[in-house]
Amino acid sequence: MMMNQDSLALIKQSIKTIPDYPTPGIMFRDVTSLLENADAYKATIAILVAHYQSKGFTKVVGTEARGFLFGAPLALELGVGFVPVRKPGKLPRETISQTYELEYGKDTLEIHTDAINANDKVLVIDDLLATGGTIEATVKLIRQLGGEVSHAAFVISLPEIGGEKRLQGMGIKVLSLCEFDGE
Ligand SMILES: O=P(O)(O)OC[C@H]1O[C@H](OP(=O)(O)OP(=O)(O)O)[C@H](O)[C@@H]1O
Ligand SMILES: Nc1ncnc2[nH]cnc12
Repeated sequence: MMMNQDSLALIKQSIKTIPDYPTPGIMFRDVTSLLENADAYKATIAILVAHYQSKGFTKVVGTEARGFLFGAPLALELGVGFVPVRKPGKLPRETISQTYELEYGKDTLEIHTDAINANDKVLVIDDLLATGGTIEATVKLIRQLGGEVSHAAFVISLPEIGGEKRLQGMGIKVLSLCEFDGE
């Protein structure tokens, strides 16, 4: 088993940066290059499992689309159910919605109303934390259904954008496996 520091270095190194994608000035941190590297992907899930196992979580919630890639294997390893939060019109049963601000304009996320209940202790996961808008909306959906949520995990955090402070302000403890600044 690799040491944690080696794993964290492997994870960070496996993430490619694409300048000026999708728009000029954005440094895009591409998690697909991590997924292509079996050792890095395995190390990512192993670190998350070690951190969150035996903490009493009853569900893992992941946000469309890239949150599914980490949330589903983590839920399997923790032995709990996985609940997807999706973009509008994708979930077939009764849902509730939450609209949130993007850098330009608004977007909406939905969750099945029967997927979370008042006995659930929920771990939220996504690939990347930028403004925190996606996860703020996700946390509101879970809390609206009576679920307890106080932890969110990310593979990548962009601390300059301020999402961590925003989530901390909602009572969420944040774990991120690697950080990137503007370079
Ligand atoms: O912290 P925030 O400012 O909310 O940004 C982070 C979110 O943005 C990206 O998803 P995107 O909305 O591009 O959707 P996708 O995963 O379906 O590509 C990323 O995967 C996070 O979910
Ligand atoms: N810089 C970035 N790289 C990848 N995904 C993002 N989502 C928001 N900002 C991003």
